[in-house]
Amino acid sequence: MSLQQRIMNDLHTKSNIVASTEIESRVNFLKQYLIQSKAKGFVLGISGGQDSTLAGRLAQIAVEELRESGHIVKFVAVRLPYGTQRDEEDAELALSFINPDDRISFDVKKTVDVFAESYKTNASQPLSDFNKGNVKARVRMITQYAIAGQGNLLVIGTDHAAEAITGFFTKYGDGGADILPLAGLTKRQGKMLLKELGAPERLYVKQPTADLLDEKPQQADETELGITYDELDDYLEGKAVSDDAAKKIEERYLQTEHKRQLPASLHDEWWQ
Ligand SMILES: Nc1ncnc2c1ncn2[C@@H]1O[C@H](COP(=O)(O)OP(=O)(O)OC[C@H]2O[C@@H]([n+]3cccc(C(=O)O)c3)[C@H](O)[C@@H]2O)[C@@H](O)[C@H]1O
Ligand SMILES: Nc1ncnc2c1ncn2[C@@H]1O[C@H](COP(=O)(O)OP(=O)(O)OP(=O)(O)O)[C@@H](O)[C@H]1O
Ligand SMILES: [Mg+2]
Repeated sequence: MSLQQRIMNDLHTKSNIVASTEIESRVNFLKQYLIQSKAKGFVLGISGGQDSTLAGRLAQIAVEELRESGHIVKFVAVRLPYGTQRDEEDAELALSFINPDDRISFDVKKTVDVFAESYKTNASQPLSDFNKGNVKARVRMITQYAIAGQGNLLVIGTDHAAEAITGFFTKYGDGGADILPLAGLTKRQGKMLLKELGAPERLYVKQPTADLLDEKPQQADETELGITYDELDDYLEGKAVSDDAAKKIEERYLQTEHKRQLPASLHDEWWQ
């Protein structure tokens, strides 16, 4: 089996999807898992980007359907800007589209900045802009788990195949979650689902950004990765990509296996 085929199997990608069928199966998954868990709903950070818009809307649909059959459940959308976010208008647009039961807003700046200052003092060196970015992602995770703990909710993660393949998420930051409704989707398949759901086009044609750096706000994921989402999606959908792109993708996949596994122990074989 080729490495491309193995990766497609591991990440459960499909070459072709029907958007309405994918929406139904992912909403059903959220509903069934929530009932089984006995939790009271979901919480998710809404950034104004494509992935949280999609996962948030699916969560809201799921809880509305469960309420129709008598369950007392809700979806809490949480804004987690670091100070003033450049695409705040998109975050507001995403919230209008999702129409969540509850909204909370937390500015993570104070917490992150106090931590960065404390790091500088205690470790006698400044935290790099890159590592501070990962602290932002982890403070967002802490906030979502605090809300989940208070309300007996589950934390939704927005990881999908085009991020999982390169490990392009912060370990135990945005990678720390309870349930992944977008697993297996490529970035363009996520756009298809948003279109089918009637989302404002602006929210899925915009440049994907982790937006974690002070020094490079709104930096495009594709710039940091040196790989385009079209290349990642083509690879994940079983299409041919250039040798150069395949090499970069496969190297990153193999290097980031630790992000797709539980912490390594001597009983595991995946790392050997
Ligand atoms: N082989 C190995 N086995 C077990 N653990 C290993 C390991 N190699 C590193 N590690 C651990 O992993 C750590 C590095 O991983 P991590 O802390 O995640 O850091 P890292 O992967 O270096 O950085 C996170 C990346 O994800 C991107 N990101 C983050 C958040 C959101 C998005 C987005 O798409 O929006 C993107 C971000 O731009 C950056 O490129 C190391 O410090 C080490 O602790
Ligand atoms: N400013 C923010 N406010 C709230 N949540 C955020 C913020 N930034 C990141 N997150 C959370 O972290 C997740 C990972 O970020 P990521 O950039 O991969 O997704 P996105 O912003 O939803 O979509 P895109 O990849 O298209 O930018 C988001 O889906 C969201 O849940
Ligand atoms: Mg983003």
